Amino acid sequence: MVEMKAPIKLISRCQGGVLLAKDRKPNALVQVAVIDPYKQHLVSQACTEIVEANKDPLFLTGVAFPSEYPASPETLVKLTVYDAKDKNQESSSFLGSATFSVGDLLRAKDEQLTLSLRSSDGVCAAGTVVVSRLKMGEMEEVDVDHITTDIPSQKCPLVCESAHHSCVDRESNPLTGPVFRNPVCKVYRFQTVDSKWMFVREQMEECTLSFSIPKQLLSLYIQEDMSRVQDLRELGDLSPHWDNLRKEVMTRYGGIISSYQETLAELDKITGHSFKPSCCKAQKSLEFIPINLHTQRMRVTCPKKTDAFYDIVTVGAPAAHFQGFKCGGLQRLLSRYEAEKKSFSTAYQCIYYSPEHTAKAQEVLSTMSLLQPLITSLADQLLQAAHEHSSPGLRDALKNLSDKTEQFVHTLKDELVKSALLALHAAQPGFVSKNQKQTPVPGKHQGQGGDQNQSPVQGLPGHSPAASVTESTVVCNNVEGSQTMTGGEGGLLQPKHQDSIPHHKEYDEEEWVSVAAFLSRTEDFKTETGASDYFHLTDKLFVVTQKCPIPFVSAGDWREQLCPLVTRLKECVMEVAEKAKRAMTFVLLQEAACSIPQGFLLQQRRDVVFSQALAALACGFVMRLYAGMQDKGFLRQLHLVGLVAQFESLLSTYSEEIGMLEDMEVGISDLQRVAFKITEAKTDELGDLQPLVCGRRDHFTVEVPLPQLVFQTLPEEIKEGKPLRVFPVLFNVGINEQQTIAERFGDISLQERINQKNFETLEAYYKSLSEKVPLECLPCFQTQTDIKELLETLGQNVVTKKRKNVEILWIAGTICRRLNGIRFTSCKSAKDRTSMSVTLEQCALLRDEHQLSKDFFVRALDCMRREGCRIENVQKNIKCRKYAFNMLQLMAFPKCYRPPEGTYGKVDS
Ligand SMILES: O=P(O)(O)O[C@H]1[C@H](O)[C@@H](O)[C@H](O)[C@H](O)[C@@H]1OP(=O)(O)O
Repeated sequence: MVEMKAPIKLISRCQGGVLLAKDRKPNALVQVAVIDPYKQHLVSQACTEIVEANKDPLFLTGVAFPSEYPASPETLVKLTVYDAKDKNQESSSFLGSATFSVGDLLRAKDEQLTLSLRSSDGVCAAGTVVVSRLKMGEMEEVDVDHITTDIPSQKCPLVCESAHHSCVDRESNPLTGPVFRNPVCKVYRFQTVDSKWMFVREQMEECTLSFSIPKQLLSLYIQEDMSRVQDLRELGDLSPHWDNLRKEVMTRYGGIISSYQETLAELDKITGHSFKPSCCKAQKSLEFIPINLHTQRMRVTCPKKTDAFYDIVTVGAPAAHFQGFKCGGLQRLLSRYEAEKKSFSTAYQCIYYSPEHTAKAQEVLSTMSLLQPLITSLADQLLQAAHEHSSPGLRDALKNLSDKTEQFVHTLKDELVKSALLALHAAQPGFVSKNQKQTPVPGKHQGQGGDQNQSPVQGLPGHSPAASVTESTVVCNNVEGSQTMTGGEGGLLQPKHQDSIPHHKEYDEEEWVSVAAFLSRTEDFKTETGASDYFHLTDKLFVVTQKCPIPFVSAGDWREQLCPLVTRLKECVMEVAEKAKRAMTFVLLQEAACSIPQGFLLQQRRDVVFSQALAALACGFVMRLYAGMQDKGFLRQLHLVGLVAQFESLLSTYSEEIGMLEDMEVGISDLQRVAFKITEAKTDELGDLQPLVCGRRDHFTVEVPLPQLVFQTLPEEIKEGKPLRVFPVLFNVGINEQQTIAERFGDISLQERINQKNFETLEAYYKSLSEKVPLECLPCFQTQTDIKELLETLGQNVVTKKRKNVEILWIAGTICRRLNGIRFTSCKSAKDRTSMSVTLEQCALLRDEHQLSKDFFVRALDCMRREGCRIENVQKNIKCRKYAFNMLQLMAFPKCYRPPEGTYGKVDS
């Protein structure tokens, strides 16, 4: 291998011009081919942009040699100069070529090689090419004159980046290793306003999280649904009506579980891929995988300035392409479903539970499953401390125990638990309401074993007679707009009717009494029966421990006295937890039962969309974290407040893309349920540095392991595993011809609503950030506009009626960068419109932050679009180097989103 001591670049320039055509100046372009010296075959090929009608062309686009190229001193590089007939490179005529080896260059005096261009017969000189080595990041102050003075007519530098460059970069920063793959690098040189040169390097990479996050999520979904099924089984005997519904719900869960297992098995078969190309977006087995997820970093080296870099994640809009968009996307489907659920709940004799209530039920379930074993183990610790006759041990264990039991009681006291207990009681076999007992309905059976074919519910066939009994039973609940409980005589709770659920109008005192008996245990600390013992016990234990060690003479006595109390405590906690768990499971059963099949389909859609969104978020978070590891201010912001994750979307609010945007809106908003945690990796092996997901649908945590040495440098709060929050925000502005139709004849309210709502979130984030973190923690930018001012302008823009107001996207992007946030850009497949946007953003950054000359702005933009990483992205996706736009579409685009001629057109599929 070539021994290259530092990151290097090769610069070549044509000398003597490339003027073969007598009557016209050539449209020159240089193709660079890397040739394997042994097998004599082409390893890779890249191109500069075309410089039109110029005898002394100045090329801005460089050629990077990605790290996987085997560079050795014998590696050959062939430069071929063409004259392009038009902007379409396919019709180019050969002008001349030159070949050199990497070794030649390494040995070259002044780190430069001068080569003659030869014509096709290999003889005639057709000009000269100069190849130079150049280090990126250690640039001398060189001005344009200096570069061109010695040979005025030779202004066609070709910047190449050695294969080693990306390797060295990678090696000097091992953190980019574990999740980013297959880098594509491009380099350019552009002029600054003061006629200096800046070097720009783009690096685009795939991310292994594209697959690993969805696979982990699928396993967690399966696990969660399996435990739901188990909980349903453990509900015990139910009346035939509820039993049938339970069976149906369990069957649905079974369907989801086996479908997810199949998908997981399919994904397990895939190896070596780190991204899903756009053409696979609707493939069933890949529906959980984000579309075309890539990271892109633009690194800028300017004279006398330290390097700067700008990161972005590009991904197709998280959306359920396999399920399609005929009926819209999640946001619309979910709100329609909530409305329908209310009427279904009446038909199925369920209580209507709002999404907040089902979320609450899930929260109670997870709190119970956490606290119950915790209390048990604290109780054991208490016994152990007693056994060891340790007063401090006793006090500590008891303090923890009383804290946890307090939390436990607090959770149990939720109105939802009370109402659900009543409902569950009423759904048990043999339950007869007071009213039914008083006025038996002729022909209707009670309890189990009734006539299974006779439906008691009007218009609802197949429901058991037992259901008719529950119909007249009041299920006390505290769901908004339904019924609530108030305190009554004798310590029992009394219901207060609000009459908004017509089928739960009556109140059956007897049933309530039996359930309330249970509830009263949690209510009344002084009663000496049942679960109240539990509280009494903790009281007692507390008193005992406060007095310790006075009442105890020996260690044996301590343990002996505590043992029965502790045993009863554990039993009570277990009993109460079991009941609460069953009650919450019954809430979820009702919710699931009255939403068959829609609720299940929607859950699957939401799982798919969330999986794509989470993979993108995790990729962006890891990239941002790696980049900010040495930035104390950033780390402080990270643990004190969290990070903004700003998604820019270019979808139109017309036709199918409405559905995509509706999916995306929910997917991005669901990311609020995610937290990150930094952990210390066991070893620095790649496998130990892979992020891990844990949790369940209501809350997921992504653990990001860092190498031990790096981990040690982090602030204590982060090392202690403090959950790190993200604040997802989405801004959408459609730019294509479909958006023109939407604006003229359709409806853009979806976009307006999203932008307004997310603006508020962004504003709230900034407010809390400025309250908690000194704003000096934020990065410095040349553009001094105050963030507050930027927010104001954004606020005005989101309410202003202006067509294709892309300024919303620009300002939101700027604010995100100023806030140290994570930038994402999306369209349907993150290939065409996204490429236009990313390149535009990069050039705007060069202009605003690095004094890119005005005259070079469009050229820089065209270079990036023509030969940069984004055209490689298109190539990777569809095996064709053309953006999928036609003329009509382009006419509809805002001007700065139009790619250069020759780079777009019909794509053969
Ligand atoms: O990357 P996109 O901009 O979503 O690609 C679009 C393109 O904008 C549009 O002109 C073209 O007709 C296709 O719909 C592209 O989407 P694909 O998902 O088919 O790549």
